[in-house]
Amino acid sequence: MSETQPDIRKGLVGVVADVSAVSKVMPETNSLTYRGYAVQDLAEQCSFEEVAYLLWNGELPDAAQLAAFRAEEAANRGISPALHGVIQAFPHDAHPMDAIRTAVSFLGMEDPESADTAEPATRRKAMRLLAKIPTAIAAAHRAAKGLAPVEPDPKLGFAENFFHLVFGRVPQPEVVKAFDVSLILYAEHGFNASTFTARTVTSTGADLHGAITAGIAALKGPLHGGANEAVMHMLAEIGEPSKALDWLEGKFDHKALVMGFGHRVYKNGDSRVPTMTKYAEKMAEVVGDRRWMEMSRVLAGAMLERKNIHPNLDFPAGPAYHLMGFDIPLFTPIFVASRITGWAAHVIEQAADNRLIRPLSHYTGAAQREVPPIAQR
Ligand SMILES: CC(=O)SCCNC(=O)CCNC(=O)[C@H](O)C(C)(C)COP(=O)(O)OP(=O)(O)OC[C@H]1O[C@@H](n2cnc3c(N)ncnc32)[C@H](O)[C@@H]1OP(=O)(O)O
Ligand SMILES: O=C([O-])CC(=O)C(=O)O
Repeated sequence: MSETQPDIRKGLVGVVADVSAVSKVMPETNSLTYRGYAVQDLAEQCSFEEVAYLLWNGELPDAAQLAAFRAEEAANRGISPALHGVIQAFPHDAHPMDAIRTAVSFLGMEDPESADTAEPATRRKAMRLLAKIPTAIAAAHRAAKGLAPVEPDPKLGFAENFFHLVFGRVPQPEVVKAFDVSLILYAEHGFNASTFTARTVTSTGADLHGAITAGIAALKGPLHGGANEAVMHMLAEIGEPSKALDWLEGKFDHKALVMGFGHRVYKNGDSRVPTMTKYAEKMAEVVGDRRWMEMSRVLAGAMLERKNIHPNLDFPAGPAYHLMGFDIPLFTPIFVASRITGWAAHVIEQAADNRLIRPLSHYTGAAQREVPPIAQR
């Protein structure tokens, strides 16, 4: 007798897996709040450090709390000679996402509180990861280019220091602001695949570095964070705005995915896209290169008209990072440098009210049978 198929939600579409007080994604209004504050207000009025504090503590910091948070982050940026040595040994063609995944795993082995899963230790480890991830990303990037690492500068803010680490210089304030806005917009987004991965690892009682290493692995995929790199490869392949429509027709003919479009939760527009697009446009003005944003405008218009599919955050973030001067393989690692804040907030929340995450599967394989002797197989 055949079993009746249970109600399977492939991809867990529409499944509410737990409660969370970190952020609220509201597809009915295309909006998003972190701890109750609209993400576009945070992006315009706050720094990334204030938002990191908010995500981890539930409230925005006052001036003294912010100064203490900034000082602690700045003081923890250095990475050990041992990690520098490991980074030097990475294959030079390794993807920077693999490099930062491995570096975070190594940081876990070095961390003095590595195995301590109590909340105070997890908070201290999260701060150390926030501070060290940019240093490791930039060191790996520079090593792959045959360049010596740049020492972090504790006098610089988080966003400024990131440019300093990658390029050895800090650009003009408009560029730093656009980058800071992108970090705020990327910081947190509910039970997305990488955050859910981090929560699943946490639910087994494993430590923060394990959860974040797994989160980075999940973020790399082109259906998730890896899309910001794929967007820029796509724009580079198209080459110029006049070729965008023909290129898109070719994709429609093959029913191919167009990167940077669509979203599991938002079906009428991603809450973060208007703000990121505004700052990507500013970057185009600063650099004096309108080509990428013009191409983006053509693609977005045609995708909406022909497929009724809206862009997601990765769509404007890709060209914005290119215009800021970053090489394409750094785009998803930048997402890591930001999302460590959301991931850690969720790890703390999961651990505080934990139950092992363990769904069921409906078996569709061979019926039960005897093991034949090896000569009869
Ligand atoms: C920060 C982030 O992680 S944002 C997401 C970044 N990812 C991307 O940009 C990759 C491209 N987009 C996609 O692959 C998808 O839209 C996802 C993975 C983000 C969401 O997937 P799902 O929620 O499973 O969307 P779903 O597959 O149900 O899409 C509905 C329909 O729209 C189509 N569609 C969705 N996105 C796209 C796209 N980018 N290009 C072309 N068609 C698309 C699907 O093929 C499907 O068509 P069908 O009904 O004819 O089968
Ligand atoms: O929510 C999602 O599924 C993906 C996303 O936009 C994010 O993680 O920022």
